[in-house]
Amino acid sequence: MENLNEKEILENGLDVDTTKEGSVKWKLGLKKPDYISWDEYFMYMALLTAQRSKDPSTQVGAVIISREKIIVGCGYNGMPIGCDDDLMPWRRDSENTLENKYFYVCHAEMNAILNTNSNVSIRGGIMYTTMFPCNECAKMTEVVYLKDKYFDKQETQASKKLLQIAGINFRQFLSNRKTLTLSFE
Ligand SMILES: Nc1ccn([C@H]2C[C@H](O)[C@@H](COP(=O)(O)O)O2)c(=O)n1
Ligand SMILES: [Zn+2]
Repeated sequence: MENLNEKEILENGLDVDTTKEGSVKWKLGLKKPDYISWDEYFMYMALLTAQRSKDPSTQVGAVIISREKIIVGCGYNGMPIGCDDDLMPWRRDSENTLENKYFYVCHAEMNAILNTNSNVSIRGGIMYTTMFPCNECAKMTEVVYLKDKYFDKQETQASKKLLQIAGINFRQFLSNRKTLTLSFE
């Protein structure tokens, strides 16, 4: 490798060092090669948004983009506006269902839809979500999901049926990149 010149390195696909400093491509004035894809960008945004959730067991994030790839709404699973997070139940297994979160919590995907500006149409857009959306939340947009944790639940099955009948695509997010490190330092 040391004896190869820059042209040979590029021709042989050997430009393995993708840092700005080390990359032959960078030195030759070509674009930075290791940028994240649109899918990765929006799914990372969904994962970041999920970090705002107060749910102790499951944090979900969703990002809706327009046809032009403009983010038009973001949301995470949480209690409705006006309900103090500290006063609401976060349990999942009480025998008294009123003491569980499920009747109260608003899904990430629904929050993302509610957070869109009313002038903006999400029709024809894409919803990136860290979990497959339920039947209440799968509306009008293509779905790209990270996990299908509740694939066996009727809500998920109904959701897939709805999307299929409406001819709306859904697909699982795939990437070779496993992590992205961000730092304030
Ligand atoms: N597609 C989904 C599915 C679930 N959620 C929310 C609702 C709850 O806060 C939580 C699920 O709780 P678990 O039963 O896993 O303890 O996730 C959502 O926002 N979107
Ligand atoms: Zn939902």
